[in-house]
Amino acid sequence: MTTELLAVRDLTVRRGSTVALDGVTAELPAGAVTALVGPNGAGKSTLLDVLAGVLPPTAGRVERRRGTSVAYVPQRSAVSAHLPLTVADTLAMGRWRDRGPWRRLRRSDRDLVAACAERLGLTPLLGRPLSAVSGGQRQRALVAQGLVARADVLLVDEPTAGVDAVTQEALLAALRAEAERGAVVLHATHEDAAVAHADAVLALDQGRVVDAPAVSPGRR
Ligand SMILES: Nc1ncnc2c1ncn2[C@@H]1O[C@H](COP(=O)(O)OP(=O)(O)OP(=O)(O)O)[C@@H](O)[C@H]1O
Repeated sequence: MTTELLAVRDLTVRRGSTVALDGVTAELPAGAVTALVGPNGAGKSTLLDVLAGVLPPTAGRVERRRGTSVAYVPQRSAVSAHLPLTVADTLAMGRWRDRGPWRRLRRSDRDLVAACAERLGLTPLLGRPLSAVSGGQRQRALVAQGLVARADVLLVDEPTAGVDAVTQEALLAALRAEAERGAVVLHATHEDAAVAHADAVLALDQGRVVDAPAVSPGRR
């Protein structure tokens, strides 16, 4: 069963002199992966920022059920490569919302971190500093942190950009699994394979909702 857990109504966001979102209304179903598509500057990251609560709307509103938890994996470029953290620390931070920051993790948390690391092929890298892994590996660690959060809503901004085919498959499978446990998954992407993999498409252009472009299923 899909239920509307998250919706935006008439959302408008001004960023400086730019209208980044212009009257966006959309419903995002639970239990499904929605691909968020559109050209550079269409407003995808802005919509994710507003849904994550890190950017206030200029007008309109976000509707979500009371107590809805949100995990946000921003674009790779938005995260410093030089944080003094290991890959394991990065994943463990996904438990902070539930456990509080810097607390010792419970056995169940450690098991979840290990399972999410395994799912994205990060197990051999867990002890490495985040600054000493490749860009694609760092991206995987950040997505794994989002999985570890086990939030009601998972927002991911272009996690498959510039990653190899095996990693892309693993990331898409992980998003699918999140939807299958009932989460709202919103995946901003420019990749046809990711769009073909999604259950629904939300297309933006110049800050407005437009008809989704056609993508042939399975095209890579
Ligand atoms: N911090 C900012 N200050 C001012 N304008 C901004 C800021 N961030 C984004 N914008 C503008 O808001 C609009 C939407 O940008 P946004 O980053 O949401 O697009 P996007 O669809 O995520 O693009 P991309 O595919 O390049 O990631 C663009 O016109 C952009 O120039």
